[in-house]
Amino acid sequence: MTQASTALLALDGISVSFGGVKAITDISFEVAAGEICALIGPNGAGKSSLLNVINGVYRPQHGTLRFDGHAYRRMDAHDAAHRGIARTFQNLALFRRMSVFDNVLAGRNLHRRSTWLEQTLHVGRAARDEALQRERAERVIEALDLQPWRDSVVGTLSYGLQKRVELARALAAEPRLLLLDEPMAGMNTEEKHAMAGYVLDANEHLGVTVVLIEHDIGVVMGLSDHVVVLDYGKKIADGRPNEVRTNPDVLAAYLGTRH
Ligand SMILES: Nc1ncnc2c1ncn2[C@@H]1O[C@H](COP(=O)(O)OP(=O)(O)OP(=O)(O)O)[C@@H](O)[C@H]1O
Repeated sequence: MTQASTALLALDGISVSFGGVKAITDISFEVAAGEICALIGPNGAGKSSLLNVINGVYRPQHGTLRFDGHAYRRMDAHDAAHRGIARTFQNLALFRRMSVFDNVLAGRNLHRRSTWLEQTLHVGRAARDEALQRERAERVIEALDLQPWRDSVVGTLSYGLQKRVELARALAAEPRLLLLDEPMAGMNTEEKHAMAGYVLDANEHLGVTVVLIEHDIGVVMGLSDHVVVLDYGKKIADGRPNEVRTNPDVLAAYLGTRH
């Protein structure tokens, strides 16, 4: 278990329900700064709901969340972005009619120093600021090998490439914590391998802490430092990949013999 002093993120007794449906029940775990933590579990286990709690989309009825030393009863979605939490979505949330470059540039919006009025009138700090943001966006595009598609309209790209653009947009925000909801879903083996490489690069070279949801256990075991397993909204295991892999509760949940 991660030491509290090094935890970037800590969830303590988080519960979320929708009407009578309990999506998450009393979940606690910590994510150390600099680690890659995988959230795994069968469909409907509560994984996406948990990401939605971390970035403030869902309000937990119980529990607290600690991020970067500050405790929250609930995270505000706007604050989450400003505090350095970026997110990608299971079903892609890109601007489909815009170019790859403009999508990645949108990830820089939080870092703009000029006001909306200065940007509209192209006065004051706007020109300098725009040049800086564009340069940063270009760097992310290069880092994720997206130059061949820089000017392509996102909606025309393959699903795998769109997933990579979404990762690029999230990284353009320079997050401290990156939440990835099934970043490799729908990809072939080669694409998954490439995506895992980009996530590892961001983690190793940019120091980004990652929490990701992934169904491919091979990918999870190869990529993560820490695995949290959910089943029916409850945490059933939490540890290093090798510990979790042999946990009888985890095997039972995946083989469907627990319920
Ligand atoms: N906004 C919502 N309104 C009502 N019920 C919800 C909502 N979000 C999630 N749920 C319910 O909470 C439970 C957990 O769903 P969640 O999407 O978090 O699971 P998951 O582990 O991410 O599943 P999957 O792997 O299929 O994406 C499910 O029963 C789901 O129907």
